[in-house]
Amino acid sequence: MLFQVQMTVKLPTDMPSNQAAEIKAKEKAYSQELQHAGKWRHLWRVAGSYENVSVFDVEDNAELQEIISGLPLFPYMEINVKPLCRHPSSVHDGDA
Ligand SMILES: O=C(O)C[C@H]1C=CC(=O)O1
Repeated sequence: MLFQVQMTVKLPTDMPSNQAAEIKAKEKAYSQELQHAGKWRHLWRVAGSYENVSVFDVEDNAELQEIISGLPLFPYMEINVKPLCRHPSSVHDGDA
C-alpha cells in the first residue's frame, strides 16, 4: 500500500543545538535504513520550508503507524497522511 506522507518539522526554538543535531542524525539513519529496505520510496524536501513530502510502501496502516511513530523527530512534527492508488492515466506500472 502506498501512502503520501507530508511531514513538517517544528523543533522547539529553545532546544539546545546539540540535542537537535543528535535527533536529526538519528532521524537520518532511521530514514536511510527504511529507504534501503524499500519502505520509504520517495523523500523530497518542500523547497523553502523544513518540510518533506514522502511516499511509503507498506503492508498496511498498522505498519505505516509503526514506522511513523518510530521517527526520532515524531514528537516534533505535524504529519499528514494520504492513501494513494494508481491513476488510470498513468503510463507507469502499478508499482509506482
Ligand atoms: O528533514 C526532514 O524532512 C525530516 C526528516 C525526514 C527524513 C529525515 O532525515 O529527516
